[in-house]
Amino acid sequence: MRILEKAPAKINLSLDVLYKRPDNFHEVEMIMTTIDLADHIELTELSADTIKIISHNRFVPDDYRNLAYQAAKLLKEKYHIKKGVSISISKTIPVAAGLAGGSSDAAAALRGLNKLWKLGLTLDELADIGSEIGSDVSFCVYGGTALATGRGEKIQHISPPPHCWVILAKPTIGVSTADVYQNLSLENVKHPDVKGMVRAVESQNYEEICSLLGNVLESVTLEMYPEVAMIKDQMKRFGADAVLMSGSGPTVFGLVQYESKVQRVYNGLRGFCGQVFAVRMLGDQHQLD
Ligand SMILES: C[C@](O)(CO)[C@H](O)COP(=O)(O)OP(=O)(O)OC[C@H]1O[C@@H](n2ccc(N)nc2=O)[C@H](O)[C@@H]1O
Ligand SMILES: Nc1ncnc2c1ncn2[C@@H]1O[C@H](COP(=O)(O)OP(=O)(O)OP(=O)(O)O)[C@@H](O)[C@H]1O
Repeated sequence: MRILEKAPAKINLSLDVLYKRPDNFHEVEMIMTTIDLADHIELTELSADTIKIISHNRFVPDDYRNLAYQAAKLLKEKYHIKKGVSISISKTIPVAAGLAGGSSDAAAALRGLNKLWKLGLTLDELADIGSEIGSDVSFCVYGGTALATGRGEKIQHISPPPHCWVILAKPTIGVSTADVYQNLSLENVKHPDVKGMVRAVESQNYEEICSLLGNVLESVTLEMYPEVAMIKDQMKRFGADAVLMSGSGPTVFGLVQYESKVQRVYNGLRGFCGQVFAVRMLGDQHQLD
């Protein structure tokens, strides 16, 4: 039996950090939404009791360090599965980019293995298991658009944002999420209006979404990697309606409402930047298939 799963990337429309917790994680409040840029996962049953990862991307580990491997291991242990699985990852999402690529692969593995091994788990149960792998995995189990709190694993679904284009530009650097959180100083940070953003998304108010984009981790990454600020400037100069860094970065995304402007922004970034994509916002939970 063979199962295919789509693993879409996310962007953070709003990301606030409230405080550092005793467990060394940070309490966050953020709005995440899926975009039409995805990895594809293929699961095949193996008779031997092993987990095999196949990936042709040199930045993606093919052993226990892979988050999809960790998803399979966790399910095997919890549900005493004696069968093995081969997980083939066809990678499109840039690695260590702030787009939750590894987390989405893990979430897709959880959804797919639930089918392959006929576990009958609900998405809520899979999201709960996913939170043991990483803070972004729970959201990725559902996809769609959500307000995420706690360390990112508490998910409240909200309606999808209005249709628009997302231009993504990732410089040729990878950023460690742990380093960015570690270098964040919560004194003098400008907190984004997360609740205002929930209202703007729910009321489909594109202009308000553009004006409320905000991410407290942005200034940390900008300080570490000045090229990220340069990409933001370029994106604005070429006509994106609003621009922000996603997650811990370094990927910068620009929102563009009208298709007629997409090519101009995209072309403006090409040649300037390692990887550039023009995709649509997905935002709807039922678009994972
Ligand atoms: C930046 C975001 O991607 C925004 O969506 C997430 O907050 C990070 O999610 P993630 O990559 O799944 O993060 P994890 O793998 O759980 O944690 C990586 C490291 O980031 C830091 N971390 C992460 C999440 C959080 N709420 N507080 C933290 O301080 C911790 O040092 C942790 O060791
Ligand atoms: N399936 C995977 N795909 C990509 N990277 C993976 C995967 N599994 C483990 N990794 C490791 O995780 C690190 C972070 O990669 P990832 O692409 O998930 O980062 P990210 O997009 O910044 O995540 P987030 O936005 O959740 O913080 C990589 O450097 C890589 O070594």
